[in-house]
Amino acid sequence: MITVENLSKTFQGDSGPVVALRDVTLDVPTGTITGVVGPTGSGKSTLARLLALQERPDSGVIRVDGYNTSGLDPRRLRAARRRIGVVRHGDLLAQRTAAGNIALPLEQAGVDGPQRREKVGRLLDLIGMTDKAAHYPEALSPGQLARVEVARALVGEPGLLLADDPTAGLDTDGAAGVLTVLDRARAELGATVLLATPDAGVVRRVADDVALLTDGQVTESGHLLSLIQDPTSAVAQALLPEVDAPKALRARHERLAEVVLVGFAAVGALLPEATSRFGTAISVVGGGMTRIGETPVARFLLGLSGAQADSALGWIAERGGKVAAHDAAPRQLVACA
Ligand SMILES: Nc1ncnc2c1ncn2[C@@H]1O[C@H](COP(=O)(O)OP(=O)(O)OP(=O)(O)O)[C@@H](O)[C@H]1O
Repeated sequence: MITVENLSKTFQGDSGPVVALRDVTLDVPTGTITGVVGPTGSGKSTLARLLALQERPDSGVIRVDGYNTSGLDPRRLRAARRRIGVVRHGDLLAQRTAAGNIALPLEQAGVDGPQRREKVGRLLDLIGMTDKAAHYPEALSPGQLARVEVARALVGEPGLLLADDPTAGLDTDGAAGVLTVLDRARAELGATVLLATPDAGVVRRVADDVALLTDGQVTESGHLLSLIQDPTSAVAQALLPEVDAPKALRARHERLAEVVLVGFAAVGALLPEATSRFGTAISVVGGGMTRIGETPVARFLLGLSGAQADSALGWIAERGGKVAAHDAAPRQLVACA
């Protein structure tokens, strides 16, 4: 487990101090992918650099498996850095093949030839590029280059892999390929991954845990599937489909409610069953469906009419649907199973 406690960092900008991180506290559980998501300038790269132990915070502590990294002497600091793999962009050596680039950190560490071949072979397999081992960077697509960069960061078997915006500049297929590699690194190598990205879709696709970063502050963090189940959570607002609907459409219904449904059974069956059970007309006025990893998740704005509307909502909530009232008045959670 990596824990970040009350981390702060300020830079001297051209027009005065710039606070990049303020009092950031965060857990990165072992063997998970933790997605740090936030807009440009929110502090993601600064957090990644501090976690890589490349820079020191102004205050706060980073602990790796309980170990406080701030008090390390230079020798221990170097050793701790070696346990961290950083995915670096755009600096593969043009004169080395894909395999040669992945092998470089091992050569620098004095690992012998047979061991190098074995480790590099395993990583080429992990990134799905065994057939491209002898290709030079100029012959690889941007997505393939990005996968080689991840493999190079993994070759020293780091306890923590840091990937700062690993899908930047990639097309859909290229991005999907890199995310698959990160997911396999977690699942097959047991790597702990911290993934910083401005893209909510990236987090939805691979993250187990999430931290929302805004203006250098973590506004919410924790297990992704748990957080999105509260329709009022900042994570649900940021990662699930918007529930906006035209006023005229809203006005057609006696009652409006926001609901989050998680899993195949809930998404597919709860609303039709509630409709028939309670004789309540339930229509989807806004929102939509998405996936968190492989799990389908719906966030709908429901319009309900009929005397039994409240009973129908209560019934949906009893079956695990997360329901929040949604009207002109401040939002109030009516039921949360
Ligand atoms: N070395 C530096 N010197 C001065 N200011 C810096 C430095 N590094 C970061 N900053 C500032 O700190 C703030 C956070 O930057 P950071 O790069 O961490 O954000 P980010 O979320 O990674 O953004 P992006 O998605 O654009 O990479 C920004 O205002 C940035 O300009």
